[in-house]
Amino acid sequence: MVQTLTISARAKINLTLDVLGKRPDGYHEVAMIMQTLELADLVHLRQADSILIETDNPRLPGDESNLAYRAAALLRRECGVDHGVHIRLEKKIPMAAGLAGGSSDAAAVLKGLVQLWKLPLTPEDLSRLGASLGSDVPFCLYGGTALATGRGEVITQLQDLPSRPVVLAKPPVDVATASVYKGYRPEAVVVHPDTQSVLTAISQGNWHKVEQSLVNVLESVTVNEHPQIAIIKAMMLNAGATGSLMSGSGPTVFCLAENDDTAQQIAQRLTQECKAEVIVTRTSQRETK
Ligand SMILES: C[C@@](CO)(OP(=O)(O)O)[C@H](O)COP(=O)(O)OP(=O)(O)OC[C@H]1O[C@@H](n2ccc(N)nc2=O)[C@H](O)[C@@H]1O
Ligand SMILES: Nc1ncnc2c1ncn2[C@@H]1O[C@H](COP(=O)(O)OP(=O)(O)O)[C@@H](O)[C@H]1O
Repeated sequence: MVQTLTISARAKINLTLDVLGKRPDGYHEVAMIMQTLELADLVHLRQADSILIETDNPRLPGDESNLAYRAAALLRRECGVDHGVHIRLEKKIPMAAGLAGGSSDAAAVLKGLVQLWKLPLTPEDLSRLGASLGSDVPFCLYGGTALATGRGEVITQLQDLPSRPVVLAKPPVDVATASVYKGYRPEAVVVHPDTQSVLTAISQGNWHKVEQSLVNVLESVTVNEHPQIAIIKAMMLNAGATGSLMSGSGPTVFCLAENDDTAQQIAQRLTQECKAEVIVTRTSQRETK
């Protein structure tokens, strides 16, 4: 019987993010092209008598409000089992950053507990349960490249793109997703993404076209509050990036680079010239086909 498991909980970036309208349930209807990264938290699971959580980051809730804890409690309730689990989170993904760290930890716990607790759940069951924890959780369960619609929980998997170097820069501010959506004003948006043409570019494996088409309508809200986001974007492009954008509700800005050397040079310039946490990583492909 499996007693322990370690799962990688990958970060995500949004290659496009469009808001299509406000829904009766208070959420926003979105169309987003999402991409997982190699950057990942490590989620260690061990059989236990109750649900326990331990993290290496003092800023992270170590109680029932942690999304990883909530994922385990949800599965226990839904499947009517009384097993427990000790969850240890090794955080590598910056928090409240627009990189879905919490959602990805929750997705990793859901996947891990299906194995550890031997639960008869299909990927569709897990996706439905994940969506009740957060709109980004279903994407984190699938990974790779995908179109997310609805409030973000309806996932259409896309063809994998070749792996590409990515540089992340997170300015030292935390952004709450709910307040960004609340501050969204359609009339303030200058450009919407051309989602259809990015989908075509992805189907052709054409990174160059994707990089030219990166647009996130939530930038208009977060940049207003944190102008350093626009400065970092410009710096990345000046330093040789092939495309740059804010991820999700921010404040992390990412850029893509032609090769590892250019990515390292961009990271060095950012580290010297701006106040931000800088990480070099790569896009990652789906783990199971
Ligand atoms: C903006 C995005 C883009 O990928 O990511 P992050 O910046 O959080 O990483 C997502 O839409 C975030 O998804 P997630 O972080 O799971 O949000 P949720 O917990 O579902 O929702 C948090 C709050 O954001 C608002 N919300 C979220 C999703 C959506 N489509 N419309 C909304 O209005 C709601 O006010 C909700 O109460
Ligand atoms: N396991 C977790 N990892 C990170 N944040 C978590 C976790 N559980 C709950 N949270 C809370 O969720 C909020 C959003 O975190 P995160 O998922 O990292 O950001 P984002 O939604 O911007 O991608 C944070 O303020 C944090 O307190």
